[in-house]
Amino acid sequence: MFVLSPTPIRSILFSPFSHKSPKCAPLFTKAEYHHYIFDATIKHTHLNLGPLTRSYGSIQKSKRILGLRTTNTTLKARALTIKNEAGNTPRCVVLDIEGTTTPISFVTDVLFPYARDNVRMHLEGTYDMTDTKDDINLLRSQIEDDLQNGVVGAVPVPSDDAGKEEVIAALVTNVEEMIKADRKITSLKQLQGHIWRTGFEKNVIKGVVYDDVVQAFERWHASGVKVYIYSSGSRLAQRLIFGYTNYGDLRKYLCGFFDTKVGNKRETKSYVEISESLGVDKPSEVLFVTDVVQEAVAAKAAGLEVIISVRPGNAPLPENHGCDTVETFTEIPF
Ligand SMILES: CSCCC(=O)C(=O)COP(=O)(O)O
Repeated sequence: MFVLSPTPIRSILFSPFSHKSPKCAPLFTKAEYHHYIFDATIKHTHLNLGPLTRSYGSIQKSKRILGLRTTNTTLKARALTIKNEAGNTPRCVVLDIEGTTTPISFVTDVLFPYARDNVRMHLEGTYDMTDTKDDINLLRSQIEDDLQNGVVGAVPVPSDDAGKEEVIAALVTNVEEMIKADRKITSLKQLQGHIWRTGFEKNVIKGVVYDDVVQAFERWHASGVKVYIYSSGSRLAQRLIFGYTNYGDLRKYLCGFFDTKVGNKRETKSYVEISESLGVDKPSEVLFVTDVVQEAVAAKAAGLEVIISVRPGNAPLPENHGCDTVETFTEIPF
């Protein structure tokens, strides 16, 4: 069983430090800037999380980190008991995106507004294309369900006979409501992926990935740990966000992508399906990292190892969630 060596994090966090906004990070919110400083401080002081040890230890987590409240728990760096030929580490890591590899603010302040602002133009410009026809069919069937279930904001979409303009107007109204409600449904996510593709390919959008994630990708790549993504965003959107990042094309580090076609991220059977797809002997050979407690619980119930990602801007965690947490991937002990 492996643990992180206790490290004097508190003394580093509260050391005097000259705060100067990084000029090259225009998409960063204040919270992300604090996170940037936090990472930089750690690097600056050559923080060494220490070797993997076979003893047990704990990290006393600070209650306030640079003004951001975190859960005041003692993180028992719990064992990852998976064994493989390389040692007692997971063979596979599956990562959520929003709030885990990427700031939530990038999704809510950049991606979602881009989709909302461009949905009409996208539908008008691509109406007769196969991808868009598929998207519209999926949306139609979702909207029919929504209307039957009384979902607020759903409006009927007329048949094609009503003409392109009317169909698009109704679709736009529905899609705007879906985005506002942050619905994690395949029909919306598929369409969003197609809209974002233009933005990424034209260099209007760049995927934001935390630097500690890139370091972990390199580490895992070197040690033979396979990395996968499981996000509500479509597989196309996932490839775009990691293909066009602030660190270049990171897809070389990724072995595969799972989206909502595997199932809802809050359902245990989705994680059973994923671990079976990965070809591991036991689900516990897979580590899943997410910021969403319900996803962590579902994955745990499927037998996966789980860590909750605590990033600036993430929703607060409930007390007694019972999972290990990390603030950066540097803390993941392999
Ligand atoms: C693939 S990037 C877009 C992310 C997205 O659309 C989303 O809803 C975030 O979902 P996640 O499951 O990564 O939290």
